[in-house]
Amino acid sequence: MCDALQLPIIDLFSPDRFSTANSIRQTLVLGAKKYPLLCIQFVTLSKCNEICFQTHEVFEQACVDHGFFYLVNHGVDEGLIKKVFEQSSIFFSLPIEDKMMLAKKNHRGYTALYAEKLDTTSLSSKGDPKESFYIGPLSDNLNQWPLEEDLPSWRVTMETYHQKVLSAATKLLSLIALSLKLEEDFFEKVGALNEPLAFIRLLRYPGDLDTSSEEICGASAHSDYGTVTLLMTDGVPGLQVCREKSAQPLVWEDVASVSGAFIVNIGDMMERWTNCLFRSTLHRVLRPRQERYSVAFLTNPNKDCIVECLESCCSESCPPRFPPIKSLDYLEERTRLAYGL
Ligand SMILES: O=C(O)CCC(=O)C(=O)O
Ligand SMILES: [Fe+2]
Repeated sequence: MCDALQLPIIDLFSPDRFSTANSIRQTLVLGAKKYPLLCIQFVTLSKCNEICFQTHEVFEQACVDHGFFYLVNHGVDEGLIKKVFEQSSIFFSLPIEDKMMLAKKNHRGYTALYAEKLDTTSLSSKGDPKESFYIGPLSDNLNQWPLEEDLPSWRVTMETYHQKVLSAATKLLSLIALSLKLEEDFFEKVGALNEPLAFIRLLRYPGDLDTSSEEICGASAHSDYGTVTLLMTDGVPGLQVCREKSAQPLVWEDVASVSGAFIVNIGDMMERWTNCLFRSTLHRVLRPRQERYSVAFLTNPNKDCIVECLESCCSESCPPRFPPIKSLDYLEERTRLAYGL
């Protein structure tokens, strides 16, 4: 197996950066011997309203070079994360008829094995061998909930997780704004964070499928559509990134899980905002040998927010590569392509 990518680490709040660095170093040495992480670089948002030179370097690595990084001290409790994985596992183990009662409507609910294909360029007519369940914004009452008698803790667990991860994502976006030399509340001011279209995507990749050997992916190659995605996995390997999407052949590198840390990636709308300065990196999940669970938190701007090239990211010699677009129009187009609607 190849070495994993050495991703930078962004720290949302750490009173003691050195002990955090050491504990992460330890986790990687103990838990993933094949995944050395040589340089650990931190950015902290604790009291920061100004971004220093060193911080810019980390952001350059995180968002410009990789489009992927780890997020630590994010404020989402370990116990809550464990509960989300427990509840997810209980739901996915229900009989298929029960799960199909909550089949996806209004972008929320259950999608069965092979129902969705993340790689819209693939010629295969078959979808990805994974199941998912989507939970969207809490304010519009469109979410579908399993029956309380079947899963009494489900709704409160998922709602709490939605709120907590959204709050971490909001802090992260202010750090990203600062790194782009914008006001800390830039994304709030442009309306992106006013009822953002934020979705939890619970995922289960079965490990025991008897399928043809050509099917190598559990989640086929894709980039995420929104601003940032905060991913938590159960530690079973499989996630890979391709840093050069135009290279032939594509080169895939493993991303190791760091216990308790979110793996964050930049999405396509952030790439549009920054005129491709920040990278929305192609990624995929290999078909795992053993069952694998993950939880992606996909953040998208408010439906009416106009995503347009930032002034600081274009010039006469580097004009905007994309026209302004309304967030919802962009999402609808991408979803239509993904689901063949
Ligand atoms: O399951 C994973 O590790 C990644 C999932 C993913 O890329 C997604 O849901 O967009
Ligand atoms: Fe993704």
